[in-house]
Amino acid sequence: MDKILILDFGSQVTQLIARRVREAHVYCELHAYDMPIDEIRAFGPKAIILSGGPNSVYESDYQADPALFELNVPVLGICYGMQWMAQALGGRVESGSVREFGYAEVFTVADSLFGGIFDKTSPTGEHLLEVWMSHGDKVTRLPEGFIVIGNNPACPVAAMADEKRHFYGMQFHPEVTHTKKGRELLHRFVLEIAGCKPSWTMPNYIDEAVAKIREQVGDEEVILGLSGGVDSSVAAALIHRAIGDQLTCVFVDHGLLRLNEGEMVMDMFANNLGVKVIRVNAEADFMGKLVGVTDPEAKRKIIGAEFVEVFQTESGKLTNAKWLAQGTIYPDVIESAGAKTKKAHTIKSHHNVGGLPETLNLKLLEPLRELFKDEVRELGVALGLPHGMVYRHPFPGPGLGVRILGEVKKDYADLLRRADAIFIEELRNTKDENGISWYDKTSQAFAVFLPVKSVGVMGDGRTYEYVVALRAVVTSDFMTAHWAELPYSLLGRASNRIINEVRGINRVVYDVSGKPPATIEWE
Ligand SMILES: Nc1ncnc2c1ncn2[C@@H]1O[C@H](COP(=O)(O)OP(=O)(O)OP(=O)(O)O)[C@@H](O)[C@H]1O
Ligand SMILES: O=c1[nH]c(=O)c2[nH+]cn([C@@H]3O[C@H](COP(=O)(O)O)[C@@H](O)[C@H]3O)c2[nH]1
Ligand SMILES: NC(=O)CC[C@H](N)C(=O)O
Ligand SMILES: [Mg+2]
Repeated sequence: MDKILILDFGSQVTQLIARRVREAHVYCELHAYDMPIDEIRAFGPKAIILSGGPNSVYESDYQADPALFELNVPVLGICYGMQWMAQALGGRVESGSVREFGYAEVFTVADSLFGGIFDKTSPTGEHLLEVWMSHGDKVTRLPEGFIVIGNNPACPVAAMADEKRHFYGMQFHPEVTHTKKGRELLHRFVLEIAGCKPSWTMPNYIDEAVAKIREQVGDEEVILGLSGGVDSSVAAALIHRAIGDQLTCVFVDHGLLRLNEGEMVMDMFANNLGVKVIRVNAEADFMGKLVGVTDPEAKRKIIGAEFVEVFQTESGKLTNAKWLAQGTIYPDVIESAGAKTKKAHTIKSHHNVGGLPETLNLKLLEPLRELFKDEVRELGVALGLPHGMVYRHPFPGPGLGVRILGEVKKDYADLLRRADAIFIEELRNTKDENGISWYDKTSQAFAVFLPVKSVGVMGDGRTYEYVVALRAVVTSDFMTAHWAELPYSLLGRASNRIINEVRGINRVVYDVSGKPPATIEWE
């Protein structure tokens, strides 16, 4: 299979390069910029893409091994990647006087990389690309063998090429959707210039994955934490296809699930798909451990540890359980690797990353490790899971535990479950002018319980009750998000119903914060 290697210099949008390549049905992997040349050779890329990054090449430790230019494969540098390429091959990069952030136009002055792709024609007949830029530095001298193929007044080398060696650079970001023809440009690089065959498709993937799981697992048993969310559900369906009854799923009810979630999950998997599922009622354990705990990180750690405890106990009950399966997907892998190389701040500890203790005597089975969320969904559909399950909004492992601010209490969880269910019902029932529901138009939506009381008046009486915040976001990758511009009428109905139907709540507010600076969950 043809493969593309992406070297990550730390850009916020490197993942998007990988997604765009995958969308061309070409397999790719993302690795740190300092991947040793032997490993690059062993990987055997058909072409290499160098990402952007926050540093300046002339004063940064972020240098890849220039030996990659001797592998005889096409190389595309994007932003920092282009600047590094220019410097590594003998050109010059300097801090520019004009910085460009956001929308820009680039004249395509030679067609090599662009292959006739452009957005508009200037009054004087030149072709222009509408692109997204984010840089302060610029290439001021080309390396030998290169020509300028794109420019604009602020950036005389907005794109460059060495046709002979098939090395290309773009100062703008083709991976973001704001660069209108960006996908087309990347696809051209991958398919036409690098000559990759588009052989990365879901049916091919299922056959391969099933064979690999069978070979790995042999006649041993596997347990899988099933949450009812997209990733673990698709992992369960895939592993079940491979090894049938050797798979036992463990669904943990920690008392922090959504309304009727437990019944829904059991009904779907045990009753309809014939998968062995053990439902563990661990509400007392989880809630017991959370008494008096208000710090969000402390809550997350406690919940994470309890999960492992339950998986361990349950695997001990099986005769031959040697594997713990997880619905880890590619962004999880990249993010935890990225955290290591980028020394990123810990914003919040996701319960399933890095939470497994040394004492856990199970091997890990992670068949979705290479897939993006949209690919996981595609796989789920190909495996026969119902659309509604595959296109559900994600739900965090710690559940309502991070949606009840501060101390978690059962009464709060009960109120929140009902408020949340009403909000989701209204989102599902309200359609836009094209008949698409607001549930499908948003990426994630939920209610948050605020343990503060405010004064209200209902039926001429005074009330002094709790507040619920509604949150709905639109995002493609959950790394950044916009708050959803829901119709006022929908918000009004949800608010009315929650206040009328859920005794204990007398005020509903809507969260209008983006990520960043806020995060999607409130804790
Ligand atoms: N209630 C639960 N019972 C058992 N396992 C769980 C539970 N909640 C989370 N997990 C485990 O933690 C993993 C990570 O959760 P995560 O929310 O990232 O994925 P998901 O629930 O499978 O999918 P989604 O992102 O769509 O919610 C799951 O794949 C699952 O293995
Ligand atoms: O499985 C999970 N375990 C967790 O501990 C966790 N914390 C946040 N999330 C989900 O991740 C996405 C980004 O969330 P934040 O903007 O709140 O960090 C959103 O989709 C969140 O719901 C989690 N998922
Ligand atoms: N986005 C980028 O890759 C920026 C590269 C470099 N830091 C610059 O400012 O030009
Ligand atoms: Mg989940």
